[in-house]
Amino acid sequence: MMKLYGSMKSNPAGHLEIGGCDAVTLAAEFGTPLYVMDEEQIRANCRAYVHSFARHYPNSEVVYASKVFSTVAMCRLAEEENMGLDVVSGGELYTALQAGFPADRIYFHGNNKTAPELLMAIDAKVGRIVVDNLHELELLNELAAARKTAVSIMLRVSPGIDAHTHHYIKTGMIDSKFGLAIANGQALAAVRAALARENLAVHGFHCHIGSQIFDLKSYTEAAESMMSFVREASVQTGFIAKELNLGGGLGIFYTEGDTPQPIERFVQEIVKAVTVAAGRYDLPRPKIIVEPGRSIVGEAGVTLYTVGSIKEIPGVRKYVAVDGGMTDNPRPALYQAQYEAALANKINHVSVQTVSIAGKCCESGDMLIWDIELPVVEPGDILVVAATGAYNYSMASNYNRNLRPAVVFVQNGKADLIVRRETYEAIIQNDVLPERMRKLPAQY
Ligand SMILES: Cc1ncc(COP(=O)(O)O)c(C=O)c1O
Ligand SMILES: N[C@@H](CCCC[NH3+])C(=O)O
Repeated sequence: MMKLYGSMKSNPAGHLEIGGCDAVTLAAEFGTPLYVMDEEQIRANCRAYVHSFARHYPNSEVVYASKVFSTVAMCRLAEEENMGLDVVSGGELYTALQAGFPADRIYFHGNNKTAPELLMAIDAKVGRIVVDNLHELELLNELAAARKTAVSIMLRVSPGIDAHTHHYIKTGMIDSKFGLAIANGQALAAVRAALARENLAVHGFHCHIGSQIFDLKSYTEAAESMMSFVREASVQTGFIAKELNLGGGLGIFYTEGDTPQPIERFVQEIVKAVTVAAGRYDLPRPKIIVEPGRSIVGEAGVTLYTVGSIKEIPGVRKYVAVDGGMTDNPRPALYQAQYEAALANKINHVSVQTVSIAGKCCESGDMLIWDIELPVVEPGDILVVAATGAYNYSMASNYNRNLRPAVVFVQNGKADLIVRRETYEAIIQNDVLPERMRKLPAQY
């Protein structure tokens, strides 16, 4: 049985309803595959973070990690919910600026920001550039000097925490492409370097230990490790960090066995850890910043597909193919991620069989779900995959020249298109046919 999240329920027609909208009607109106996002649920998650911090630790900022799902409408929503915004590329920064997101609430991350991206951020006057390594530190200082300005930075530090999650989405260990390790002295060297550079103003430290984390102890350990580093830096250099960014990573429910922790508990846990450590080291309590992504939008999104071919291999397996796949959701192929699904047009029917959901790409590995219990499935049924709001649209590709799906926000029985379905014209719009290959009318 697929878990029904937020506003999801079965309606009198026996269809799945989300945000007051009939999922089968949405599929007919906007086509499939279709990403459907429950706007009220997204806002409720934003408010859970913002309000918990307001209660427990007002000197704080909740920053939405836009890599998870970046569109103009989503940036606007984050702004309306009084959040900051984390961007990791020129493209995400451009999206935020086009959405009118206040630049001073933008944090710019990344382990290899290019010079043009850094210049774009300097010129836009983003609030903080989170410097990841010594190369970037020097490059940024030069670029800021060329622009005759000083930029506000944080240093990304690797606290050496091994969060219990998939290897590919761990980020806080020493052996990581991200950040400056505390353990080998690189982090401290970066503090000294930053303090010595004229065009950099350092405000504090950042860490991010990984994603899809259920064990809040990992955060306690990270907060302790970071506060101990704040102390070390203050003793060694006299610099006292005023800002501590503990990243994102709170896990969500995808399938049975996932045990997400309430946002309020996450907030209480890190507030306690930072407060205790500040007392122990006799340091002022820094501003706490967190950067949730998945836990803001993940459970609020579903993907609707239309069932096409059904292939039964007697005694082996039944493949049910849908009109999307790894192009709109690469997570099963990349991380063996698991999802729950149901038939949106038969939401109350009982399950009678075990099937596997295949995508339409030319890859045997293009499987969305292995071995799921479903009712009788027929071509034309609308399959709904739950909890696809995070890292689906943002990681979608054009492999096989498939079109990236449309995205709708639903609320109060209304659906607003926030991303149009890609078009074949858009897919070839950047293709160039060299003169010597032209036979056809020169339309490229
Ligand atoms: C620096 C940074 N901040 C925030 C996030 C958001 O993480 P999550 O979506 O798990 O909350 C990530 C991604 O893992 C990240 O790399
Ligand atoms: N894309 C990953 C998470 C990456 C985390 C980025 N720092 C996922 O879907 O789980």
